[in-house]
Amino acid sequence: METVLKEKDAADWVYRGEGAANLVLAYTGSSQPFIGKVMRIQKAPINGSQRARSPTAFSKYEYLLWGDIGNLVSSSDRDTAAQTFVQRVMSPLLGSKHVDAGKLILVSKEFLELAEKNVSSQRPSWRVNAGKIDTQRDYVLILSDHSIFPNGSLEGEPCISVEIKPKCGFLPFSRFITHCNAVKRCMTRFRMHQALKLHQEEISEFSDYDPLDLFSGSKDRILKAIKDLFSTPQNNFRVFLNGSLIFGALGGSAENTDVIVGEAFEDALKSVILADDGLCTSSLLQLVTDTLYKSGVLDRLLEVQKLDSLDIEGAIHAYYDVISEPCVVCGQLNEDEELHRFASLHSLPLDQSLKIVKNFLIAATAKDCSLMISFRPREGEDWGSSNNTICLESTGQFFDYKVYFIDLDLKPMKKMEEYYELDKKIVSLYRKIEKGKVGDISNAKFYESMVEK
Ligand SMILES: O=P(O)(O)O[C@@H]1[C@@H](OP(=O)(O)O)[C@H](OP(=O)(O)O)[C@H](O)[C@H](OP(=O)(O)O)[C@H]1OP(=O)(O)O
Ligand SMILES: Nc1ncnc2c1ncn2[C@@H]1O[C@H](COP(=O)(O)OP(=O)(O)OP(=O)(O)O)[C@@H](O)[C@H]1O
Ligand SMILES: [Zn+2]
Repeated sequence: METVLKEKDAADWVYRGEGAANLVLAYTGSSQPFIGKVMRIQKAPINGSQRARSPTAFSKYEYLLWGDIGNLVSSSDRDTAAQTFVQRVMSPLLGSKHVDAGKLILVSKEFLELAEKNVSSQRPSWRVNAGKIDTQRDYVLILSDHSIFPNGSLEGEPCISVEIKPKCGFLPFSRFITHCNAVKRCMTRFRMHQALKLHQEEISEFSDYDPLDLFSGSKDRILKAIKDLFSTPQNNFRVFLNGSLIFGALGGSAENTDVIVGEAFEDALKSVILADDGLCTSSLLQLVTDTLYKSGVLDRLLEVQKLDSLDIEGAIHAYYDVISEPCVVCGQLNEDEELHRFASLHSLPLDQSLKIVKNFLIAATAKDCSLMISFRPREGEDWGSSNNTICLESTGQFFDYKVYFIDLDLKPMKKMEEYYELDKKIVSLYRKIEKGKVGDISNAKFYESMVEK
């Protein structure tokens, strides 16, 4: 008989974290199938919050788009479709070794209501105001808890787990980027978006992190990126020890790392990293770098991100053809030269327009997912030849490691219009800053870092 989680089960699930779309709870009970698992629950936006509710069914155009992928569109609900998308699309692209599509299980409304109540005090208040657990859903997703090792960690075997949200790791190369947006070819979306986030007071300081370092393929630059993520973690970097957060912010954005936070983190690492006093943090950052380099996951992720080869400035035209509506973007153009450029996109056969939109959406998922890199120290034997073992050279310590992608959600096709608008907003603010026309962004660090890059 199919398991259904009921009200009485809610007490076993504790808050682990959340993003814009989902709330994640970790299991603390003793029921065998759930040990070592987390539960990912869809949220519903609260009235007045900007975020649109993720649709529960596919639009007819999404049927067109994903129709050729197994039972993706025949799935009766979006939860099943989302899981199928991870299994059939993202996992083959990123490597099944690094992806857990999870298992859907039934839950009662009472379970969801009580779970919501139990965790509400631990959620960041702005997330509470923006959304709550969607208690209308019948299913939740059960996933392996990537912040611990399977079968639980044995006594004395801690697990340290680092979560990174890398964002887009390349500069767009599309010929459809308009002349006035040429800055996109030399400045990353992440760094330009920082300016908008600061302007909108979503962050209080600019990040030091540059995704181009992380995705550079050079060990030195990957290490630089990891160090920058450590100094300015925002929502891009977190660390867990045995499933408990020891660095960064749960469910939101963390402030820059100060001495007190740095010292507390160094102390917390002492139980796992056997480095000299004061060197545990730098050893961990090196270990993360070496593991990312060795695993090759960043190269694979970058390839998938690059499926967005036309940029939103090209893909948006294909989108309007797919939905059989007049192109709003071309409708606003008055220069013949530009209209002519996009005419080539509008004359493509439908299957090619579909392919463009599909690849764009797959890339969007790859630009928004996160990585969890987990380590468990190995005592005794030299396991250096094993595929999933890595040696921290500075200490001679060996670790088992695993690397998983999380949050590989299918993006709704309707979001194409939002992507186009947000892109315009990000670039136009950045251009104004360049011209010195935005007075409230006076963060000297920003100008310095922009000039340096
Ligand atoms: O547009 P972006 O780059 O800001 O990405 C959004 C993320 O913002 P970020 O800049 O990473 O803080 C955003 O993350 P936060 O809510 O800011 O933590 C979501 O991941 C959002 O995806 P979805 O709406 O949940 O499907 C993300 O939306 P998508 O663009 O991936 O659809
Ligand atoms: N399988 C997992 N194991 C351990 N922790 C997890 C797992 N999945 C998610 N988490 C934790 O829960 C948090 C929220 O999960 P997730 O990123 O899937 O939410 P989301 O709402 O889809 O995010 P976004 O805002 O990017 O759309 C993550 O940042 C991570 O800390
Ligand atoms: Zn057009």
